[in-house]
Amino acid sequence: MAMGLSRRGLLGGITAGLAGGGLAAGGYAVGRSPADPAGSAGSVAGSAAGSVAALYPFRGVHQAGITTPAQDRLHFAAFDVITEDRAALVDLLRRWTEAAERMTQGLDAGPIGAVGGATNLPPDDTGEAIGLPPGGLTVTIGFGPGLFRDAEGRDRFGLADRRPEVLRELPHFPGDTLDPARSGGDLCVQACAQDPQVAVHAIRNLARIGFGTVAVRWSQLGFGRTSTTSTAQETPRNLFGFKDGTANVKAEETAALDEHVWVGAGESPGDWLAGGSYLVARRINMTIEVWDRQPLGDQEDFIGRTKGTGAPLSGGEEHTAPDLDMPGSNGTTVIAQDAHVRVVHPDLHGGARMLRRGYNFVDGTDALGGLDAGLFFLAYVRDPDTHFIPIQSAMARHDALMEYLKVTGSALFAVPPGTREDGFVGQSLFA
Ligand SMILES: C=CC1=C(C)c2cc3[nH]c(cc4nc(cc5[nH]c(cc1n2)c(C)c5CCC(=O)O)C(CCC(=O)O)=C4C)c(C)c3C=C
Ligand SMILES: [Fe+2]
Repeated sequence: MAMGLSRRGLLGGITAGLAGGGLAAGGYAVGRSPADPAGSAGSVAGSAAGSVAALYPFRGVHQAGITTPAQDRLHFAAFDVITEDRAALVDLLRRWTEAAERMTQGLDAGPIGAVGGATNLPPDDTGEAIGLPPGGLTVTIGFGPGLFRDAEGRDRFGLADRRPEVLRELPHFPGDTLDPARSGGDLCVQACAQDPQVAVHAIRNLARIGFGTVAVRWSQLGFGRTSTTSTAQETPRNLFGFKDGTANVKAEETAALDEHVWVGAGESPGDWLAGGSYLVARRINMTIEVWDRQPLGDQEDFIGRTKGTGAPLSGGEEHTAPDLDMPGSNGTTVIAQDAHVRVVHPDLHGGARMLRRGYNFVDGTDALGGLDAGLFFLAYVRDPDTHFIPIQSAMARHDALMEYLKVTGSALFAVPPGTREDGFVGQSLFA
């Protein structure tokens, strides 16, 4: 159902489900909070900073949450499908679509709501987002290789012949110390919002809806986006203190998105993935305490950019292209041979770029008292074989940063295109 028609009556015929009001003049449900300005205007206009909007439509040509200006908070979850019933899987995707669409518009996950139903039944929303505005929530859903053939090689859902060849487990890279409990998954949901409670609410409700069909395999919270996905956004910093996202593919670069991010026609069986993308997720621990003891000059050499402005060491300002050949002292180059920005630079990888959308994480402290912290690296690419694996391989072998990194989680998902009115996410896969 189009959210433009999201009258409370049409969505469920009840008015009691949303605490905090939610009905604007004219009777449209616009959010859990009456103070939601974008909701009441029915707009998707950007915030004062010109970046993250108050709300985003769930449906469109591409799924939201890819080129959407990166929100500040993330809750990412990977799920195992625990049924072998194809109809149950399709039904789940339909119910996830409905609930995700509602939540992105600031509504409760279900039409009855957190407090609107019978007291002898569980509510169809968990309630922790009552009174909160939509927070720019996006919900992006992906399919892992196990959906097409499981670890035992079984084709549980009759999808094996629909698997694109490049959708397989990522290879082991040097430096990977993967925890299987933080890797893989048949389905994934990336929930991004300005408010962590809104993102967590989205994942929690989708997991609740999936009870008996899916089980959460692992999940990751993130804060402080480490990328810009729009030229309107300031470049944020990662936990090494460096600007991260400067040379990212941006939403405004439509030709680059077609070339590097969106899967094209003829690139997946039956074209079910055309207009979608591949999502690489890597949980990268950063040995913060060791890094913090490195001299500033060394830190800048490892990255190849200055820590202050983010300008390349070859000169200019943040958005100046790095001169990888500029000679330095002693027959070397100004940007070191093992500097991160050189090793991953498109010039060394056939021009391949990626749309990075990662987040910082701190998951408390480890057994030695160090921070269990790092970068939850998320990147959307048109083809992982050409746009991620060779770049990650080069990084693992030659990048000075690797001394300070440990990859503890890894997964690859195919992210289907956007959802049509009245359709459900991933529908083209089941056609
Ligand atoms: C395999 C892909 C990449 C991984 C993994 C990765 C990890 C990683 N990166 C930083 C910090 C920075 N990365 C920067 C640029 C950059 N990184 C990648 C790829 C991976 N990074 C690319 C393709 C680029 C862009 C290169 C270019 O086109 O010039 C930067 C510089 C600023 C920027 O452009 O974003 C920083 C800083 C960390 C700390 C990290 C692992 C924890
Ligand atoms: Fe990087």
